[in-house]
Amino acid sequence: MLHAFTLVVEAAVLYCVWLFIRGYVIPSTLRNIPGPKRASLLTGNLSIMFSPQGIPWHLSMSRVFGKAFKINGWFGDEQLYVTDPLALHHIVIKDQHIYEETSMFIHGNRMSFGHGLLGALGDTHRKQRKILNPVFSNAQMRNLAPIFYSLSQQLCDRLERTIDTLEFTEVNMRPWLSKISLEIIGEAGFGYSFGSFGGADRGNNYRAHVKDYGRVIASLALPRFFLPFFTAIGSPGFLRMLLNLTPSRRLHKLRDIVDAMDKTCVGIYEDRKKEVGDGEDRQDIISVLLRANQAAEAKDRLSDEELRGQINTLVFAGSDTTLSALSRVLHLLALHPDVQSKLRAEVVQARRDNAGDDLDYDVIAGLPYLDAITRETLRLHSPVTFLSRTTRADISLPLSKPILSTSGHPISAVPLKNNTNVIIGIAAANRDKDMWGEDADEWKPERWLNEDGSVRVTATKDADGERFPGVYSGMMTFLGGSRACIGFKFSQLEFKVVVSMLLERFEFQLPVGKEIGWRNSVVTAPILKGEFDGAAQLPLMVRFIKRDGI
Ligand code: HEM
Repeated sequence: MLHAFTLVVEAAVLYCVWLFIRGYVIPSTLRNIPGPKRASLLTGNLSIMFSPQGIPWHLSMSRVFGKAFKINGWFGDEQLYVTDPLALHHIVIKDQHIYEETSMFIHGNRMSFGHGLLGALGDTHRKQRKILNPVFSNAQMRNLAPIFYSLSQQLCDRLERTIDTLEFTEVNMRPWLSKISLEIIGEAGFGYSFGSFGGADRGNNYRAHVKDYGRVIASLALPRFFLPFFTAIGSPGFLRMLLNLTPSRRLHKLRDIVDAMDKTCVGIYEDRKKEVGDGEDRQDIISVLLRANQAAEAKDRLSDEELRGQINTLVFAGSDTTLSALSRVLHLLALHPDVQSKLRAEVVQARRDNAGDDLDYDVIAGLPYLDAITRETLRLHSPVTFLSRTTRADISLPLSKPILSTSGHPISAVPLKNNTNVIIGIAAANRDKDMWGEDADEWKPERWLNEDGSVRVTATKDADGERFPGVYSGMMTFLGGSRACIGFKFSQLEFKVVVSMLLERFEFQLPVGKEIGWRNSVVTAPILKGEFDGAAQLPLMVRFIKRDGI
């Protein structure tokens, strides 16, 4: 066994030598593309890109180097960072089959979450989307809305009990928002309670495992680049043996967390499958998916492994992202008390107009000021700041406007070799001044409102008529094309229900003597300013207000 381990270490060293030769000796097609200086011979610009302090770097680089520039990855590997609208259209829509998820992303997700959407490529991915897309339709969101309201009510009741006064009290809102985002994905996603508002997590510790997974995986961001090498050299059984031999406590912890989550998922899946088989009319995503799968033609049906893989996929794709968005909007509303009051007036009035009842999906989705705030928050502060893709063939990437090479020649299409990494600059595209205007860096919900007070939903275009290919009014927040966020309507409903319920009951102010900053991780998270490596937290002053008090 030890012999096999030594051989693998030797192979890994050879792999690094090959990467080094590829990066520094073999000329790449990106050699004459300008970009920031590499910060390290080993990790290029990756350390800053993936670092907690990385947000300003992502926002400023395309202002300095333009909408397509070069960065360096491991061992001098040259990659293209893109915010050009035409190029992004080619990457996520027109030539999406060439610009696929990176092998690291796919293998990592498959090993962690099983064979769900985040671990699928090509035809397998298309087949999964075909059956999953209708499960996230507006009709399905209408059915799920009561679950969102009921859980948000529980959040507000619990929060009210901890405040217990009409005075402002400092509350770290982060754990509260974490609870609600996890409970909503659990109950609405697959009929499972993590026990955040009481009751047991069915003794599974699923919640603790989910949180630990996030922490451990964030600490392995750079070493994860070597995952494709390991998955290429042996079977899952062989890799398991290697993992057991590796003297890394973090990797062992990750293995144990993944095993525990997988065991819980099997239990949840078997429960839903039995209930659906017994004819129970459950509305959670997995139960609806199981029914759709039964009704589908045999060629379109997903396997048990693929169906089960969607559970952990939903948890990881759908909880920290919405947690980030909810944290952000509370921070912004505390920074802008006038906007907070105006929004509260809108949601309180809407409930009054509805005889005090919870609003239907279509009513809450159509509240203009709430919608404008949702859009503007998700534009300016996209929870996911960037994504990577890898070319699966040689291809030329057209640009909407030429860039200048290092020798000053115009380039209107960038040739890319097979296996080149391309970075989609989500946050930077969402702040492109050509697209959003000179005030692109400002939070202005009004930019989404027409003169008659209705919301502008069409995609924003630049002066040349170019637009980003994002599914959400041209923003890149949820991406576009066939790998766009499938939970995009789900997340907006969740955002709107939670924010409106919180505002009806509470008022939020900034904390005294503390400044909130934001760090980059897999998704962005609030911290106390200066504590980039500290735990995520959102301390706000919170005051209970009477239900009818505006
Ligand atoms: C504000 C909240 C959210 C944001 C900003 C967000 C953003 C994104 C982005 C950028 C992607 C593309 C990832 C990639 O291509 O590598 C994605 C994919 C995905 N999202 Fe979301 N998401 C959010 C909420 C949700 C929710 C609530 C769910 C589930 C209910 C969800 C489920 C998924 C799934 C399953 C995928 C993979 C889609 C595929 O590969 O076909 N997301 N999301």
